Amino acid sequence: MSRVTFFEVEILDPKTKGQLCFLDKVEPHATIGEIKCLFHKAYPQWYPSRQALKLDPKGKALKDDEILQNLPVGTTATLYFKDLGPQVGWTMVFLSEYAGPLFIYLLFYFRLPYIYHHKHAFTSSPYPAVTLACVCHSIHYIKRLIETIFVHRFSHGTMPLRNIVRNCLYYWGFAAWLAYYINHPLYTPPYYGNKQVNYALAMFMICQAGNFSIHLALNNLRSDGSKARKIPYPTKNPFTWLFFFVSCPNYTYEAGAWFSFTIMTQCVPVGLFALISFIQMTIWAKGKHYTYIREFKEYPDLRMPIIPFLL
Ligand SMILES: CCCCCCCCCCCCCCC/C=C/C(=O)SCCNC(=O)CCNC(=O)[C@H](O)C(C)(C)COP(=O)(O)OP(=O)(O)OC[C@H]1O[C@@H](n2cnc3c(N)ncnc32)[C@H](O)[C@@H]1OP(=O)(O)O
Ligand SMILES: NC(=O)C1=CN([C@@H]2O[C@H](COP(=O)(O)OP(=O)(O)OC[C@H]3O[C@@H](n4cnc5c(N)ncnc54)[C@H](OP(=O)(O)O)[C@@H]3O)[C@@H](O)[C@H]2O)C=CC1
Repeated sequence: MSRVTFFEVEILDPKTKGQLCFLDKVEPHATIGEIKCLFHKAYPQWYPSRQALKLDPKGKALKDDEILQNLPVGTTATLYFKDLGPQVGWTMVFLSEYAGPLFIYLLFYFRLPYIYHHKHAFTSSPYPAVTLACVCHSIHYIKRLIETIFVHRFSHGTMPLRNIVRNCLYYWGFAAWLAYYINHPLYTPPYYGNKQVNYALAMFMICQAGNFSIHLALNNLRSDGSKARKIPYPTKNPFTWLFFFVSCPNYTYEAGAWFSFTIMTQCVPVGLFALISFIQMTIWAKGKHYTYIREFKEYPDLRMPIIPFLL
């Protein structure tokens, strides 16, 4: 009869190297996720999604599905703990991020009392650009809500609470600021009139369709149920052909949508929002692009992070 060799796991504080917890008789095929649950029993304040366990204090966090006996450790494994801080579920994050701007914008569109002069309460703008802007803004956030619920397959279960605060301040604040100006009774419509609005509307819709197509393509990468990151490739859908040239075409389309919205409304706060979003997405796209290059030797050479041949 074969004898199972149990493992011992000691969990240390990376700064003091002091022992936080000692687990004996851990099954060799226990996963990191299961070890986190055992650690949680000793420290109820550190629920599993709040914990990162590492083999090296400065190394990468181990994934929840990694198996103890497959790690480069002896029968006594030393793991280092990092508290990731309070966590919130991704769906919760995205829903609050996107439902906020949707409703805030409508308050300004319908000119609720106390926003503008009382004589304008519940009046509407005579300019089609204002109505179209409201439709486009709503379509964008309804689409993001639908994608959050039905399309995205996130690899992390949670996200740091501080990010939700940052993202909500960003989205809600900008939604109020740009809605205030676009729906203002003194708003002046775009310089080139309907022609400018219609071209911008067409560009906006193309970018929304493109962004949605990329999200579907990313979703299909995980149709096998895995949480791994794979190389995304163009599919039969022409909107995904941007993958020939960039690593994050969803960001390219997103930036395109906000620049189109700027042209449609010809409004300075919208342009500022588009610019800051573009800078933020460029930073993230560069990070993702270099991670792809590092992780995949066969990664296509032609791709740039966000703007074909340029950036
Ligand atoms: C006039 C008005 C002007 C106003 C100006 C305002 C300017 C404001 C600029 C700010 C702009 C902000 C714009 C936000 C807009 C957002 C829009 C969106 O909709 S984006 C969609 C939402 N997405 C996000 O917010 C991204 C959130 N994701 C993350 O932050 C990361 O994925 C992650 C931290 C959750 C995980 O990072 P990842 O790189 O995947 O993991 P690593 O393993 O490489 O870890 C890196 C580092 O992070 C630590 N980490 C990992 N997971 C967590 C976690 N759950 N909680 C806390 N920390 C985590 C990990 O330990 C690593 O740290 P290390 O020290 O190396 O151990
Ligand atoms: N206006 C603005 O300022 C911003 C708007 N956005 C909008 O939000 C959308 C989502 O943003 P963000 O979450 O940063 O987008 P990501 O491209 O990081 O992720 C989108 C989804 O695809 C998954 N995914 C990404 N790459 C891969 C891969 N190689 N293999 C498998 N799955 C993958 C992600 O999973 P995982 O959980 O592993 O990451 C996630 O579920 C953007 O496309 C954009 O429309 C985003 C940023 C800023």
